[in-house]
Amino acid sequence: MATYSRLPGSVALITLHNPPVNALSAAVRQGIVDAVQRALKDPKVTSVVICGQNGKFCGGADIREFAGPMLGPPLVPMIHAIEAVDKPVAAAIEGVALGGGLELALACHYRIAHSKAVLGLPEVTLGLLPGAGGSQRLPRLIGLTAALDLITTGRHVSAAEALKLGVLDQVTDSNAVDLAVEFVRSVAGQPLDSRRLSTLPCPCPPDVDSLLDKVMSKVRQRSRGALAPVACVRALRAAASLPYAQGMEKERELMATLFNSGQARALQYAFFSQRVVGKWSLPSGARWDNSTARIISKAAVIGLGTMGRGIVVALALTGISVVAVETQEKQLAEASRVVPAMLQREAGRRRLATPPGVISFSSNLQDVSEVELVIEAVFEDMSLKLQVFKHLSSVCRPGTLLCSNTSGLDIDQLAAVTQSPGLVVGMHFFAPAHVMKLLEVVYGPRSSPEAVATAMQLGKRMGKVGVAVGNCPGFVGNRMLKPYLEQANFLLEEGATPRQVDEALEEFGFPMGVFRMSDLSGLDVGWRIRKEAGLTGPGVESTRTRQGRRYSPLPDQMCEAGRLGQKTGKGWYQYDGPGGRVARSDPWVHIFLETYRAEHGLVARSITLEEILERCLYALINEGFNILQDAVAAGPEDIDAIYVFGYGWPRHRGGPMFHADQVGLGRILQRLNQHSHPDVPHLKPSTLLRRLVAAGSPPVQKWREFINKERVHSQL
Ligand SMILES: CCCCCCC/C=C/C(=O)SCCNC(=O)CCNC(=O)[C@H](O)C(C)(C)COP(=O)(O)OP(=O)(O)OC[C@H]1O[C@@H](n2cnc3c(N)ncnc32)[C@H](O)[C@@H]1OP(=O)(O)O
Repeated sequence: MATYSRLPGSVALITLHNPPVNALSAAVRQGIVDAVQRALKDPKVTSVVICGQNGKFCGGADIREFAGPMLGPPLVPMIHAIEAVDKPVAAAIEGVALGGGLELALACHYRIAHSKAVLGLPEVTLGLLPGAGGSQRLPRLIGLTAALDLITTGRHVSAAEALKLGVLDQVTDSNAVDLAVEFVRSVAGQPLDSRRLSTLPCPCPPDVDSLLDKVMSKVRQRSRGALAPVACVRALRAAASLPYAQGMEKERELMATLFNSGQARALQYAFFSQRVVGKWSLPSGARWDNSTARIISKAAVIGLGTMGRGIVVALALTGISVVAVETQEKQLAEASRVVPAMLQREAGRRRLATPPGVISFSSNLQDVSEVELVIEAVFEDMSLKLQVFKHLSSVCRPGTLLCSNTSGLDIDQLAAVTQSPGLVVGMHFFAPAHVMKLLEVVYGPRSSPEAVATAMQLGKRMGKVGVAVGNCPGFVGNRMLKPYLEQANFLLEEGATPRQVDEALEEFGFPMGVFRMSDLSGLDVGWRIRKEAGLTGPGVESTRTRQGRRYSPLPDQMCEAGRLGQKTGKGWYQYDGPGGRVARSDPWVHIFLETYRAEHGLVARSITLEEILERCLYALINEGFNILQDAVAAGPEDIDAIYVFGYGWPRHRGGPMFHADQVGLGRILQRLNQHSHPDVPHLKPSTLLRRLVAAGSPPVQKWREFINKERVHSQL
C-alpha cells in the first residue's frame, strides 16, 4: 500500500509500503493513485514528495504478479497521471529505484537521491523492456546514447553516475526525503512544463541511424537469440523518431510481445532461482536460517595455478587478507608478479579501489597457521590433495575451515584424513575464478552446518551465486556435463562434424559449442581424468566399449596426436598458432574422422540439428533428474542456477530443468526412450522423470515438493 500524510508547509508525503523492496504491487499502485488524488484535491497542498518505507524507494513492478492476471490500477496510466499533476512532485530516492521504480521517478518533476542509492532499468534482464514509459522518458532526459546503454544492459548505476548522466537533480549524503521536502517547497508555484519529460524532444547524435544499427548488432551478438535486448533497441528507435504518444504505442506493442514470451517467463524464473539457492538446506535439516556462518577475515589459498590465482583475487577484492602459498618457486615468482596486476584490473573493472597490501605470498605451508579458512587449489590429483589436507590439518589451528577447489573429487575422502572432518567442504570455483559467478559449495555427510554456512556466506561476499550441492563424482555441473560431452563425441562417430554440433548448440544460445569449449579449456583436462579412471592409457584396449559402456576414444586420440586445443593451436579446430582464438574448420579433423569411422566400420549419416540438440541436451537433462533423485541438488532451481551461472546455459532459456518443463516432460521421456541404447546408460530415462510424467508432468515450481513426497513414500 501507500500512505499519505501532510507535512507542515503544504507538502504532501506519499510513502510506498511493501517490504522488502516496496515493489509496485496492485495494493501499492492503488495506494499511490488514491494518495495522488488526495494531494490534488487538497487545496492546502502545494507540492508532493514520493518516497519508500525503510530507506528503499522502489524495486520496480512486483515480478511475482507477472505470473497471474493483472489486478489493480495499471502502471502506465498511474505514471502518466503523476506527470500531469499541476503541483511539483519530487521522488526522494533512497536505497533503490529500479525498473518501474525508476519509471515512477521519471514521471515525477524532480528526482533527489541519497548518495548510496542505486538506479537502473533492469527490465531487459527479466525478458522485458521499461514498459511504463521508461523507454520513452529516459532518452528524452539523458539523450539516446546514454539511454541505449542503460536500457539494453539493464546495469545499475550509482547516484553519482546518475547525477552526472542527468537522471538526478540533486544527491545528498544526508536525508533524501528531508531534502526533497525542502526542495519542493522552494519550487512550489513555478511552471512545470519543462519538467514533464514526455513533452521534451529526444536528444540524439547526428548519425542516429548508424548508432541504432551498431547497438542492434552488438546486442544481437551479445545475447544470441534473446528477444528483450532487441525490443529495447526498437523502443528507443521509436523514442528517437516518433512523437511521445506514438513512441508509447510502440513501447506497449513491444512489451505485449515480450510479456507473453517464454523468454520472459524463463528470465523471471532465473531471477527467483538465484534467490532460492541462497536459501539452502541440507538433508540433515540444517538450513540457511538455522545455521551460523563465521565471518572470515584471514584466509589462505594453496596452489597458485590459474584457479588459485583467481581465488586469491576474488578473496582480496572482498578485503580479506590472503596468504597465497605455492611450493614451486617458479610458479610462486610468476604468481607474485601476475596476481597484483589481476587484482588491480578486476578492481578497476568493478570500479573499486584496489585493496592495499592484503595478499602475502609464501612457499611455506606453515605460514597458513593463523588463518581462519584455507582453500586448496592444487593440481587435480587425489593423492596430492590428500597429502595437502593431512598437512593442513596438522599445521592450522583447531577450528580452521579446510576447503577444496576440486572440480569433482571425493570431499569425504579429503575430510577423512583431517582431524575435524566437519570443517571440510568443497568450494568449487569456475575459471576465471575472480570473474565467474558460480560457486558450488560441496557438503559431505560429515560437513557441519557452520562450515556450509560459512562457505556460502563467503561466496556471497565475493559476489558469487553459491549453490550447496552434495558430494558425488563431478558434483552437479560436471556430472551433468559428462553425458553431454559423451553424446557430442558419439555424434562425431556417427557422421557429424565439430562445427555442425557447435552451430546447433550456439544457435540454441550457448556462447560456445561443446568442441570450441573443449578447445578453450584444453582437451588434456578430460584426458587426464579418463586416464585416472582407467578408461584410456597404456594397456587399455582401443575399443568403442569400455567398462561395459559405449565409449568414444576420439578425444583421447586427438590428445595423442598432440592436439590439445587453443594452447597448441590445434584441437577440434585449427587456430593461428598456439594461443590463437579464431576457430577455423580443419581438413585434418575431417580426414581423421573419416579414417576413424572406416577403421571401426562406421558409416557416416546425415544428422539433423534437432537430433544434435536432443541427444546432447536431453542426456544432460536426464542426468539432472538423476541428481535430483539422488538428493545431490535440493531442487531444479539449484541445477538451473549452476548451468546459467557456470556453464553458459542461455539465461533466456531458464536452465536445463526449466527447459525440460517448457519442452514437456512427456516429450523428453519419449525422445530419451527413442535414443536410448543398452550400452549408453546416460540415456536411460531416470526414475524421477518417469514418475513426474506418470503424475501428469507438474510444473517445475512443484518438483521440489513432489520429490520430497516421493521420498517420504520411498518411491525414489
Ligand atoms: C503490460 C504490463 C505493463 C507493466 C510494465 C512493467 C514495467 C516495469 C517492469 C519492472 O519494474 S520489472 C522489475 C524491475 N526490477 C528489478 O529487476 C529489481 C529486482 N530486484 C533486485 O534487483 C534486488 O532484489 C534488489 C532490489 C537490488 C535488492 O537486492 P537484495 O540483495 O537486497 O535483496 P534480494 O534478495 O534480491 O530481494 C529481497 C526479496 O525481494 C524480492 N524482490 C526483489 N525485487 C522484487 C520485485 N521487483 N518484485 C517482487 N519481488 C522482488 C526478492 O525475490 C526477495 O524475496 P525472497 O526471494 O527473499 O522471498
